[in-house]
Amino acid sequence: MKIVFYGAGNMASAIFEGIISSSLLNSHNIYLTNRSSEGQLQDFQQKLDINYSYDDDELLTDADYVFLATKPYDFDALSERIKDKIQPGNHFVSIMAGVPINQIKNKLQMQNPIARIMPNTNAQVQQSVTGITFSDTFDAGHKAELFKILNSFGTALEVEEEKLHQVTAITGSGPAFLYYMYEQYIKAAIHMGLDKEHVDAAVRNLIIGTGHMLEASELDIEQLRENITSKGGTTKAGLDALKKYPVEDIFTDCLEQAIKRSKELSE
Ligand SMILES: NC(=O)C1=CN([C@@H]2O[C@H](COP(=O)(O)OP(=O)(O)OC[C@H]3O[C@@H](n4cnc5c(N)ncnc54)[C@H](OP(=O)(O)O)[C@@H]3O)[C@@H](O)[C@H]2O)C=CC1
Ligand SMILES: O=C(O)[C@@H]1CCC=N1
Repeated sequence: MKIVFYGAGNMASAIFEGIISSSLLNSHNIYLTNRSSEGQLQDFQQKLDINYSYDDDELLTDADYVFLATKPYDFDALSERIKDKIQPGNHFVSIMAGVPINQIKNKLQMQNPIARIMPNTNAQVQQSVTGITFSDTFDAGHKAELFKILNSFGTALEVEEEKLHQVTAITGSGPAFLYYMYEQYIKAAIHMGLDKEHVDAAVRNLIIGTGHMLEASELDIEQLRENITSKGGTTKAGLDALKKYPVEDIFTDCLEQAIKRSKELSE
């Protein structure tokens, strides 16, 4: 199998590093290209023993899956670059937020199968939660094969194309929203008199341990929280302070704004 990545930035590299770590494919099956940052491609070649090229004929010939991994606003330039070189066997996999299948088809001027996926950067540690939707030209055999690839860097769920806006906000951008919360928690913790290195290390381990608990426990999140909350204790005092703020409203606004932006990108 041959997989090509047009774009080797933050999200694409999380995906190909995740695929390689999973041992699903040999790194020689994967080809990278980008606009002009050759130094980055050389670094990946050295680190991962992966191929790279700027020759689109070489890249697209015999390519089974072609990942479109540029920013949405760079897709016009990418389309111009490859539209005359597309091969009948190329199956396209777009990771671009907001760009609809129809637009991809029109810009590339082709009828090849297209899947849109919405992964997240946890792909790098094989923990992406990925939403996927297919054009009706994508056959069952290739769908199953692509699911295998997606499952090598996390879990994948098929959704209607229109629902990808919600997936983009909730799990695509989701890691950034959680990181931002952790940043605020660390800032607040530093004000409590411990030194920064200690707080950084302790909170990192707190987050990792809490994630492992979510993975290992059969209890729901609410019950896990209640198990920590003693009557008249410290946790209750802290939670009572937290509940004075409209935390759910804050996240509702955050997700609504991200969904709105995803919809704007699709217009
Ligand atoms: N970051 C994330 O967490 C997520 C991102 N996405 C989507 O992934 C896409 C990429 O985002 P991200 O990885 O963060 O972006 P980056 O800026 O990190 O990477 C963009 C890549 O696109 C390349 N590129 C730009 N123009 C071209 C071109 N004409 N031909 C080939 N390659 C080109 C750039 O090359 P060069 O360096 O040479 O300019 C770079 O390698 C976006 O569309 C985003 O919506 C989806 C889910 C999560
Ligand atoms: O910020 C963005 O637009 C992309 C899509 C999801 C995560 N990053």
